[in-house]
Amino acid sequence: MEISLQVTDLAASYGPRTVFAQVSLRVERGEVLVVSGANGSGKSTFLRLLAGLQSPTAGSAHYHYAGEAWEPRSASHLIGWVAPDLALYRELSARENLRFFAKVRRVAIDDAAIDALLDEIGLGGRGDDRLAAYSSGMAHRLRYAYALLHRPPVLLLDEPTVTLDTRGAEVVDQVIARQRQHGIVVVATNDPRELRYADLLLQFGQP
Ligand SMILES: Nc1ncnc2c1ncn2[C@@H]1O[C@H](COP(=O)(O)OP(=O)(O)OP(=O)(O)O)[C@@H](O)[C@H]1O
Repeated sequence: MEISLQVTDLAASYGPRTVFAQVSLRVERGEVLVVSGANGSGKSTFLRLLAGLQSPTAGSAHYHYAGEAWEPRSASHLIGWVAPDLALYRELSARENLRFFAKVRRVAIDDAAIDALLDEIGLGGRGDDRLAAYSSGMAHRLRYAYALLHRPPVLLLDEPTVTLDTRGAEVVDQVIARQRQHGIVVVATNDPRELRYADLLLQFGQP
């Protein structure tokens, strides 16, 4: 299925402070856009606009999928979102967290598919442990399973490898490589090692 992202003259402000303005770009299926810049330069804000979690001050972003144009705020079925502040339920197991989020997303997923997802992110065999017993890196891996539940054509990754060890970073490499085969990825990062993912680079200036 075709998927692309068109951003036109996008701007974001908080009160009188403009974070960025006049950002225009296009991301096609199979491409990774990396958004780079200093702390406070607007990377997370840009990603939140693409996720439809907040509205731009000017300009627009649209996904084109299956012959239709979708604004981010009505495109949650197209988007998988990973960010360090994405809350998971500590009192539930990994499997229960995924079942809960699948229900919220109205995705039908059975135990075998959950096991496959947990294997994919290197948490095979740990699905019945409560999140309270997970390390921060393990919890961050689980955010990838959450993002991939509905196999979305768009993955938005804010600080993708924060708290992850070498093996966790390899899992992210694999997730991005697989996503390239059928969709698009946008990565927000200030880790120079993650520039290697970029087919396209959006560089924000000093805040
Ligand atoms: N909810 C908010 N209200 C007011 N200002 C905000 C809000 N969120 C972000 N900002 C401001 O917008 C600017 C960009 O913030 P943003 O979080 O997008 O930057 P970032 O590049 O992701 O930073 P970091 O690398 O630290 O994650 C900063 O000056 C920040 O203080």
